[in-house]
Formats: sequence, structure tokens, C-alpha cells
Amino acid sequence: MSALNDRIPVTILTGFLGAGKSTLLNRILKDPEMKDAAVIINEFGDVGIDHLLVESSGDSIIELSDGCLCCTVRGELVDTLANLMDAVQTGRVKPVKRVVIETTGLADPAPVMQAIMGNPVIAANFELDGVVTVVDAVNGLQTLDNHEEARKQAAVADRLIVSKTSLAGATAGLEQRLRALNPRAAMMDADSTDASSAAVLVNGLYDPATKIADVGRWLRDEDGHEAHHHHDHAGGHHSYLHDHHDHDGAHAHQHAHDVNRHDASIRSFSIIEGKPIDPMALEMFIDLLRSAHGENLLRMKAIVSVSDRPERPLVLHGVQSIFHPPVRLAAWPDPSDRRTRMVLITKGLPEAFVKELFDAFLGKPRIDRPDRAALSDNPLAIPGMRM
Ligand SMILES: Nc1nc2c(ncn2[C@@H]2O[C@H](COP(=O)(O)OP(=O)(O)OP(=O)(O)O)[C@@H](O)[C@H]2O)c(=O)[nH]1
Repeated sequence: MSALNDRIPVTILTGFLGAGKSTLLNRILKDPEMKDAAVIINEFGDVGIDHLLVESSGDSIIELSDGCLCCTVRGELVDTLANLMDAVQTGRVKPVKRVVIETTGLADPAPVMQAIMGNPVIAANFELDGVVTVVDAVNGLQTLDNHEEARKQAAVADRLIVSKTSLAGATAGLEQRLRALNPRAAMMDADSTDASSAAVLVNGLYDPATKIADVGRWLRDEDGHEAHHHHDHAGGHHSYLHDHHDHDGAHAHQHAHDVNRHDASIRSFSIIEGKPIDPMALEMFIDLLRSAHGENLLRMKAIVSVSDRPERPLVLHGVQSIFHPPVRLAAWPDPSDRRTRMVLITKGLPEAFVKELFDAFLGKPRIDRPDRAALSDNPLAIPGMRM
């Protein structure tokens, strides 16, 4: 076990769904100071996409396999940090100077923070250096109104990074709201050089006393919480150093659902398609989803095989009603898997509904379902589905 002053600094990078965490992380990882950093990504859903899109130069991305919505993955994070320490100490991986943990957008940050500060074995080897929270200037105010997790993410931050300012109008209202939640955090624009250098991760030992009083309470509450929160993950596992799992099989989760953690109407699911998709059908599907159901679509992330250029996949990002410009990758990140994979997080928008819509646009025949033309004429009408 290392001496306390050798502890590895850990930064938690958080922010609500689609705020721009991975975008910021990709920029920061280009800083030479990040050469010996390990990155832990906690991704929602049963199909990992983030690890394909975060560009790390070394073998340093650890994917927490299961960001299932009703779990905090605290136990898995503790195991991962312990295994990382073991791998460093036994020389299986090169020394690590810093760890960055990118949480899911729905994460309550308190249990993640407590996993580092409250576990004696972890706290002997790692120290929480700071929390960096990304807040999206376009959806930020509404998200803070609607989601407690987002308010907590902002309140615990040492640095508040406001993203997408070029897409938003005035940000004074958002800044005021953030100041009320967190009077002392440094606030910066995601486009600034300060935000994209490794220095943004360096803060000094985390100090809850610099935050609003609620923060200390959340952390104390969290200390007692784990004892009551039971997981039994049939597929519970983590991987590291690019040893990514295939998540396509059915994920059998059995755990006591903690209803206080998340809004029960929030669901995550994925769509996988083996055949390349006609670009027109894709555009119509996305357009309908965005325009008719955008407010229930908290997040959509996809890597798509499009029939016009199947060798160059398209990456799509939807955040509520905003779809960011799609990006064509030069090649498939993992050439052995060229399937379209879409991960969605919805609120009150059933999985079956979205899948039927997708199948209809793909022209997959089924007798009891309207075809693409009928859906485009009347987007809300799906027989048997009441929204
Ligand atoms: N214009 C603009 N777009 C941005 C900015 N930051 C992020 N985006 C876009 O927003 C979308 C989502 O960004 P991500 O970095 O994947 O967001 P995230 O917070 O990691 O998303 P989750 O992990 O799913 O919660 C992408 O299409 C980005 O290109 C920004 O500062 N300006």
C-alpha cells in the first residue's frame, strides 16, 4: 500500500446527459500532461459506444461495463480502482499519475465521490482532487429545473464548464442559477483554453466546506446508503485497458430497485441493426423522433452504418430536441463490428414504440404496423401504443 502522500489524484468529470463531457475529455486528453492518466468511463445502457469515441493515445481507457440506471455502480468503481492499483503495483500496467472518471449523465455524484473518499482501501491509494461539471448552455436551465441529479452535479463542482455557448442565446440566466447552486466554483466556457488543458483537472484535495451546506449532507447520507443498496449483477464485470466486453447479450439484472435514485419513467435501451441503413430512412426516423418526441428523448447516441458509405460510419448525438451535426468517421473504430448501434435514454417513451418506429422506417414488414408513409403523415399514430 502506498504512503498517503503518494496517493493518485482522481478527478470526477460529470454533467447531465449530452452536456459535453466526452467532448471536453477528448480535448483534455490531447494535453501532453495527460500522458500517464487513466480514464474510467461509466456508460449507461447495455451497448457501449463512448469508449469507441473517446480518443486516448495509450491503453488507458477503462470502461465500467454497466451504467444501469437504477444502480450507482459504486461497488464496481471501487473494484476497478482496486484492480488498477494492483495492476500498477505488480507492474502489469505503467504507473498512473492521474485518474479521470467520466460519470453517466444521470449519475448522482455523491456516491461516486464517496467511493473514493469513504472506502479506506481506496482512500489510502487515491485522493479526490476535484469535480469538474459540464453544463450545456442550450438545455441547462430546463435540465436543472427538471432533474435533481443535474442540480447535485452543479452543486458539488470545483469547476463549472459551460458548453455549447455558441449555440445558445444569452447565458446570464444559467450562470445566475449555477451561482445560486454553487457560489465558489470557477466557471468557464468550454471553448476557452483554460477549460481544455489538463490544469482544469487539478484542484487540490476536495473540500465539501467550500460548497453549499447540502453537499456535506449528501456525502454523509451516502456513507450509510451503501449498506442498504444491494446489487446482484449477473453480468457484473469490468474490463480495462481496451479489453472491452461485448454487451449485446441480454443483460440479466437483478437488484433491489432504489426508487429514490432515479425517476422510474426513465429508461435506457438500444437498437442494433446488422444491415446498412438507407440515408433517407435514417433521416426521416431521426427527424420524426426529434420533432414529435424530442422532449421525451433525453439522449440518443449512435454509430450508424449508412448504405451510401458503409465503410465510414456516421456518429449521431441527440440531446432532447437538439440533434448535433452528424460526424462521419474515417473508419469503423472496431472493424470487426460494423453494426449500427443506437443507445437511447427516454422519459416516458416506451422502448417498443421506438423500435417499431425504427422498423417501420427501415421497411421491415409487419402486418399490424403502419408503414413509413403513414407514419410521416401522422407521426403520433402507432396502433396499440398510447403515448
Ligand atoms: N457546438 C457545440 N457542441 C458541443 C459542445 N460540447 C459538446 N457538443 C456536442 O454535443 C453532443 C454530445 O456531446 P458529448 O461530449 O458526447 O456529451 P456527453 O456529456 O459526454 O454525453 P453523455 O455521456 O451521453 O451524457 C456531441 O454531438 C458534441 O459534439 C460545445 O461546446 N459546442
